[in-house]
Amino acid sequence: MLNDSSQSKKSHRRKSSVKVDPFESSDLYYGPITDPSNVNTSFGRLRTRSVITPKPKYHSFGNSLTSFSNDSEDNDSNSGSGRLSRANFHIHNDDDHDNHLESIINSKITGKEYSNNNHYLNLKNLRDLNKSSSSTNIPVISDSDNEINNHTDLESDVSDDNDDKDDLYAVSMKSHSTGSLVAESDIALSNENFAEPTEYGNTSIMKPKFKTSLKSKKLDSVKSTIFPNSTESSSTSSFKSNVPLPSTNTRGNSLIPNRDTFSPSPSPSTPTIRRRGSADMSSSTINSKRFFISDIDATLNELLTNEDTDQNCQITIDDKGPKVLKLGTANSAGFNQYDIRGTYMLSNLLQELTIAKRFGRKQMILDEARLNENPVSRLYRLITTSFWKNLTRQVTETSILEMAKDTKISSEGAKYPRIYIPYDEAEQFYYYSKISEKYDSFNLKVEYLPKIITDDYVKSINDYPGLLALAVRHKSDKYGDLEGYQYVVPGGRFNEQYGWDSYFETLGLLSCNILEPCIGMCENFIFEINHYGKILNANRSYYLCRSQPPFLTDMTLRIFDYMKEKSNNLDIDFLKRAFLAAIKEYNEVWTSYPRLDPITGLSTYHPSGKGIPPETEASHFISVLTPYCEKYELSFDELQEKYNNGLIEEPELDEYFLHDRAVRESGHDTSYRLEGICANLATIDLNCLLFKYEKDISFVIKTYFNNELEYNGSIETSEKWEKLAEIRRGLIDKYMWNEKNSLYYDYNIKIKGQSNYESVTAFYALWAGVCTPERAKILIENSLHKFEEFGGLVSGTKKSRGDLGVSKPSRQWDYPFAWAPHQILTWDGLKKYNRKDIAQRLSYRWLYLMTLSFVDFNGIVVEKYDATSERQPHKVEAEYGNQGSGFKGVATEGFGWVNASYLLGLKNLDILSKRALGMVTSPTDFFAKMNPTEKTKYGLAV
Ligand SMILES: OC[C@H]1O[C@H](O[C@H]2O[C@H](CO)[C@@H](O)[C@H](O)[C@H]2O)[C@H](O)[C@@H](O)[C@@H]1O
Repeated sequence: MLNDSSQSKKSHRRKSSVKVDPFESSDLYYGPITDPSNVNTSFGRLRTRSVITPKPKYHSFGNSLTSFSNDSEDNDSNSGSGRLSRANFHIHNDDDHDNHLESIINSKITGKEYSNNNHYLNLKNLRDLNKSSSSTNIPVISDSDNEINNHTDLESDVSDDNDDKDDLYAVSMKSHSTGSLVAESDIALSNENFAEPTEYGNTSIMKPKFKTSLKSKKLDSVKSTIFPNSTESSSTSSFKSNVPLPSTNTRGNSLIPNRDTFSPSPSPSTPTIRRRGSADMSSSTINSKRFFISDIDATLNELLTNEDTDQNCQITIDDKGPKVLKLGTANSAGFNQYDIRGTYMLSNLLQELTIAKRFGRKQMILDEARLNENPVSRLYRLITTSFWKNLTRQVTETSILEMAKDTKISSEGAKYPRIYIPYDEAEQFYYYSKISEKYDSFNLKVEYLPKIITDDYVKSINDYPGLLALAVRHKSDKYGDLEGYQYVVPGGRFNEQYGWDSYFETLGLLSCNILEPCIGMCENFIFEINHYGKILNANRSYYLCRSQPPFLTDMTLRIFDYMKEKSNNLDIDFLKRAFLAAIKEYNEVWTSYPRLDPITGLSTYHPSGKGIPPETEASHFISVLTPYCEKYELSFDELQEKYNNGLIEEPELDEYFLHDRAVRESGHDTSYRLEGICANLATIDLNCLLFKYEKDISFVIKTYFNNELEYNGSIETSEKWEKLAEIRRGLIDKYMWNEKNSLYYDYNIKIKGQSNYESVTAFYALWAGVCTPERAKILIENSLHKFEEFGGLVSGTKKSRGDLGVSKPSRQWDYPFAWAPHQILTWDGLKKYNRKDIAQRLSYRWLYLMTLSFVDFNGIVVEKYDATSERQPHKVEAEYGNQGSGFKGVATEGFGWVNASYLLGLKNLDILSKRALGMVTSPTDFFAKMNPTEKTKYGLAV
């Protein structure tokens, strides 16, 4: 905690060392430099104009209304073509102007609609709106005051706001290069900014507020923007914004709930030190204008016609439109028109209009702050308030009719929604049958699964795919009065609960205080283990034979610890049921035939199953099957059908598909690391995950069950599981560590040797805690660079992947592609071994990819990224393409684990990097311009 005098010294130092030119400050610039439309017209100029506008020329009240237009100067200042001197500007007060304006308008055209303006509103309408603002249902998207209240005390750092941050600040101020990143006033980031999302479960449409008295605030902020060294504005100190939290709590500890390090985040009422308003806020909220859009359809139409030149219903840097649209402000009765300029603002406009239209609105008031919102805040806000909600599923009487449909399979039998029920779940069968009867026009098929589910049975229902029943709870005591638990789906084509996705989604959800679906996903896993024998790849019938990477123990502990911290609730029953299920899974799935290799004692991905996986994209197996089509002179479809029905026998194909199923069980579908070989590999990732199971089970038995947990009639002890973990650690060291290359490799149990594919999953060894500190150091120092690319960690090295060609198409889990789970596990692993600095650097790289794509491509958040692409990393041409990109107008889901990675990655960033991210500063530029002290905080060599 800083004492008063040191605080004032620091703030003095900051003040005196900062100079902000509202026309040059990069703080006022949110557009990425990659956006060609922003190159000459920074947001800074555009947004500054909203604060300081050229004095309107009121030539004569009796003259044409067009004399109020500032268009020529506006365009000038917007385009940046001529540097307008400050002397030409006056501080413009919208309210005065409005009064003035209104009286003139009244005398001129009372009640008449202007037609000489694209978006002039009907003045009478506007007055009516103003009068009835409390009851009107005209939506205001992004009312800045409301938005502010939804978030937290933004303009403040936590009072003992770690010296670390202050030092960093001071250092960065001295840095010539990064100084620009830390201009006049920092976006004060406080832990409370990550308070529980208020809009989860609701829409973000807020009640309109007209004539908000922002006048004095505006003036203050204008003053502080123009004269940064002048006395601090009193009013700015109370402003808030929705800027994300720092990665650390007040003591610099990670806020990721973890049983080793978890400490509760400060309550929203923690006393804070208020800091002066930031340029970000003054321009994005305080002086924010409100636009009135009198005809949403027409505006959308105009916007898309002009700007969506490639006609994909998104406005991106690929579009070649004019990149500008005029909107009239609500306060000026449409007289003041402002350019909405550049891809980012226009695409935000498209998104806001689309949302309003989907809510059935015809007109709207739109706050400028929604259009030029700091992209980091915007993405954070969308994930926490909208994406999670849209990805959440829960079985109810009506939702099941939609949930049970599947778009991945196109057979006749897939036309109707279908649900399969475990043979011993009579009450669920009754429940779904009743729904089916009640909504008979939906044709919901309800079917029992057999007691013994064989590979042949699963293959036989491939053309009749269905959702698999999951855990339910009673709504009342009445038989059959049930409902499902909430769970989160990955998104895009993946509309069911997946195995390992659920773990990462849980981390993301907990990080923003959303608990319920996390519990639901855990309950579903317990149900799956007890009814289907394993945690399923996902709950569709064609996934019945295989699992996915196991994370249940850590997932349960994260949830358990979270509940313990938040509500002091020790849900021992939940913990016990989950850990008993995990022990069953460990014994019966991962350390049993055929997954256990009895020779080494290591485990492999090795599911059962028959035939060609029906859920893959149609073209996936072309390169593999073409030689057989030629051999049998059959079309692709004919060959598949005959092979699946056992009419063609090809042992080599059987072997190929055995490994293909294993690849899918590994979650890394697909990759040349695993193709044609996977079931023979004891992979480093699986064995690290099992080591973690062993450690977690040992910990839980000792800590919560007095070292005795009864399982299947015998007593499980902590020592037993500790010993299993130590054995596995020895096996991993023996078979997988390669001293010469300082890397862990998969071990091939058939050829009895290490694979030579360099996979980033080697870093799971850090996450699981397999490495000694010495080995961790060697691994990090000698091998991390092999995977670190511009935008984070690639799945494998280019050398390992080899050359691609017609017969060797690119695979999505190979170089140059990068996936959220790898980033998250490596960040956490690095932190475990005290390399928070590198975790920060890697997080920055990844978050940059996400933010850049989000800004330049209409708010996109996709399943995976190309970590080597500096301009359009979301464009991934491999296998089924990139999920999350096919939306119209506005992205509504993002992608589950990628959403999570954003929230978790932000927690690894300090203020400096959050600011740089908000300005979409490329990692290369950001790191290059750091001074030596800053570099150490990112693990960069000085
Ligand atoms: O449909 C093709 C494959 O799709 C899934 O795999 C991919 O998406 C999953 C959900 O996000 C993810 O868990 C997996 O790691 C991805 O590769 C599915 O899991 C596969 O079994 C399926 O064949």
